[in-house]
Amino acid sequence: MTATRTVHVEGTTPYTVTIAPDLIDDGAALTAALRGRHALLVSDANVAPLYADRVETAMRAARPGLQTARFVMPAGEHEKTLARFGECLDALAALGATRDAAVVALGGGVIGDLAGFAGACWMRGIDVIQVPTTLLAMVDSSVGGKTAVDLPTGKNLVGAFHPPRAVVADTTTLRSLPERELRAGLAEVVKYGAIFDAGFLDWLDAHADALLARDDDAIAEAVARSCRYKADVVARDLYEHGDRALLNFGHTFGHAIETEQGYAGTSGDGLNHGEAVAVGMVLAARLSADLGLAPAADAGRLQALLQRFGLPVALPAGLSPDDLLARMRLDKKADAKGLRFILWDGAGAARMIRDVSDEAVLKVLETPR
Ligand SMILES: NC(=O)c1ccc[n+]([C@@H]2O[C@H](COP(=O)([O-])OP(=O)(O)OC[C@H]3O[C@@H](n4cnc5c(N)ncnc54)[C@H](O)[C@@H]3O)[C@@H](O)[C@H]2O)c1
Ligand SMILES: O=C(O)C(=O)C[C@@H](O)[C@H](O)[C@H](O)COP(=O)(O)O
Ligand SMILES: [Zn+2]
Repeated sequence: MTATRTVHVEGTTPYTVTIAPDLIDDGAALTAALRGRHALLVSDANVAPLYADRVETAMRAARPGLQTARFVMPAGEHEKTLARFGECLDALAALGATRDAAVVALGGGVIGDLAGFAGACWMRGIDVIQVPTTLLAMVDSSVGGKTAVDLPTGKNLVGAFHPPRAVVADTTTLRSLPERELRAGLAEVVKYGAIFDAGFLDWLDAHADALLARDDDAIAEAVARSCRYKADVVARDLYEHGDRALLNFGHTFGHAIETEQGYAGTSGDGLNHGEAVAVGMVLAARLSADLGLAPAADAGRLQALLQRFGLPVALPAGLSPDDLLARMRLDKKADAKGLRFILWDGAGAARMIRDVSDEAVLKVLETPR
């Protein structure tokens, strides 16, 4: 039996991430942070048929009298839109959700981001409980309070910082996760090693086979370690005025790829978020080497680990470097002075760099590897 792991996220609104098997049947865990009479369960068309009944049954048993409703939307990044966000708000209105109501986000990062944003906006902010069902959502998107939807012009351009009241990560749900999505989550896990801790990259290398085989303990340990890295940084910098931006390693390139591909990710021919971040991290590591900041060998090592996890490491064919560069100008790290990138000094040590020339960025995008 895998032990329960908990991670406490400090800050002005502290909360706990609970990581264990079978939590979606655990009414006490799911409702511990509930304050009112209303809960809107938000999920997608893949996840709801698998788990929504169980979550709702457990919550109602733990809280007799709880009024629940569901908002189930089509799956996929291209659905993380203002239109679906509006529908989610309509579902809160139909439920009659009062200011002490909660939104329960049951799904991957798309659901967590959209439901979290609805929770941030309904009556200027109600409670959000994250119940992540992808590896990526367990290790990253359910923690830290970034919520958002995409615009056709850019990823996550409309959103809010709104920390959840609780994160309930049932590792058993990962058994139904498609292989490709498991690998996508591993990209964000690798990111923590890349930016904070080279020793964690060694641990991932040593446990790669176990992680790919979904060994319960290896997965739970990777989730808990990842959440600890993230909790540490968001506790001291919720609003991304400083170090939190390091979590964006690989994302300036990655978001540009996702946007250029029209968020085709999981449901189409494009890269999903984790895959785009994998490519983006390799490009960021190469840019760092080209600028003389980091050893080229570290970029090679990062690439090898990502490849071991079956992740892409090269730009997909057909994307124009100039178009990608144009997308980056709407990246949230860009400011009036221009583009800024999260680069690294080598494995385990990232930092923000400004004044990177267009030529250097285009060279990395144009060099075939
Ligand atoms: N807020 C943050 O801090 C943060 C961090 C990282 C990523 N993100 C966002 O998260 C999103 C990516 O999240 P994701 O990778 O979880 O994608 P996702 O939410 O699209 O889920 C991936 C796919 O897996 C399916 N799925 C989910 N759980 C399942 C399960 N247990 N069994 C079977 N199928 C399941 C979904 O229906 C979907 O088709 C992106 O929009 C990204 O921008 C946000
Ligand atoms: O939590 C953060 O901070 C992150 O940057 C985590 C990223 O993995 C995540 O993809 C995030 O949504 C990106 O944020 P954005 O501000 O660049 O849209
Ligand atoms: Zn990310």
